[in-house]
Amino acid sequence: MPRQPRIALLGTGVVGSAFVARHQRLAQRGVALPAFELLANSRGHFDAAAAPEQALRAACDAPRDGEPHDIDIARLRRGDIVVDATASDAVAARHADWLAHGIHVVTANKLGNGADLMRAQAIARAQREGRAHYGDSATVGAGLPLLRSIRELVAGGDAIHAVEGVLSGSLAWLFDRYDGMRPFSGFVREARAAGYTEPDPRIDLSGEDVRRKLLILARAAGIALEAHEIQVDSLVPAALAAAKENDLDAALLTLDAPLRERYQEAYRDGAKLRLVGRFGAAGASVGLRALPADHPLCGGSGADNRIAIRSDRYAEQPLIIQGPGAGAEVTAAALLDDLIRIAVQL
Ligand SMILES: NC(=O)C1=CN([C@@H]2O[C@H](COP(=O)(O)OP(=O)(O)OC[C@H]3O[C@@H](n4cnc5c(N)ncnc54)[C@H](OP(=O)(O)O)[C@@H]3O)[C@@H](O)[C@H]2O)C=CC1
Ligand SMILES: N[C@@H](CC=O)C(=O)O
Repeated sequence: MPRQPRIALLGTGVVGSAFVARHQRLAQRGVALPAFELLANSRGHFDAAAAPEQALRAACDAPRDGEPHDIDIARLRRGDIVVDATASDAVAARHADWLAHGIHVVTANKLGNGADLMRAQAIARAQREGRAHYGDSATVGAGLPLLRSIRELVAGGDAIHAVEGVLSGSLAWLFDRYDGMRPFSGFVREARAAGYTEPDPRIDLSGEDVRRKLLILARAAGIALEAHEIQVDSLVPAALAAAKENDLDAALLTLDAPLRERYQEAYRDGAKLRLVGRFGAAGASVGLRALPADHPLCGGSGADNRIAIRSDRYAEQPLIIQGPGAGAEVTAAALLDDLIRIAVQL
């Protein structure tokens, strides 16, 4: 009889905790799911086979004592599943190795397919070598059917001409809320507390998060885009970029004056601010744009992403995908969707 796969969850923060909670809810409803073997965070490893929620509490309460703990998943075997809910480059650097050893990887961490092209290519090769699956639905649009649609269009013979849209849930939320009166920095704190931003919100504000998402989408479309080919206009002033983690909160204040100015200028023209990412024949870019209020990319609210895909069949009228593009619940659901898809194929 084939052995049941087991889960190693890396990352017990906003997304990792929501993953455990949803796993437990689905299991109680009788959904067939692989069981947990272990949880890990930067502080250590925690046995989760008997009581995952207890293990999560122990992981979240563990003391911080210096350097991040080394990930050790030697207990896992071929057919098991690593769930990466970290934002760690060191963890993403190991995806290909795990896949090559037949361990499936499900990830919310964009630094697998959204970093160096060579790393993304190694991940693709390792899936074939190890006959292992890579679930990355959560990395773009927090699981919106975006990557899936692009892959299905390509599999159906379409070339992807262009992708353009609002791909940052946190920046969508910020510009939906910001009224030019209250300080922008206060809204950034709220977005962080709501779990929409990256662990370091500068990754969102600098456009880096959207750059990673464009790389993932372009590569899914068969375009070998490199990070340096995307022109990114950052919203982060130099003092904020240079701030140490302990000074980050105070340094957010440096956002207030420049963004008030951008807002007022747009307001005078009857326009709305949106952080727009795009790639296509005219190149690839990420930047803040002032768009007419009735522009298609101004639709949606809250943390909604709104993306237009142009391909052979959608050349005149693009395919539009819209919905919540950030948040612990939708992201955890996307991770579990991938995990269930993999488990039923085993
Ligand atoms: N929030 C959202 O809406 C979405 C998030 N994502 C992605 O999900 C990922 C997680 O985000 P989020 O949960 O908000 O982040 P958090 O900061 O809340 O959690 C990150 C977790 O990763 C752990 N970690 C960091 N480094 C390591 C390491 N080397 N080894 C093991 N664990 C490590 C941290 O450990 P410790 O607890 O010890 O600090 C922490 O538990 C990110 O990659 C993000 O881009 C994707 C889509 C949407
Ligand atoms: N920080 C990200 C979360 C999802 O990827 C965002 O704001 O979109």
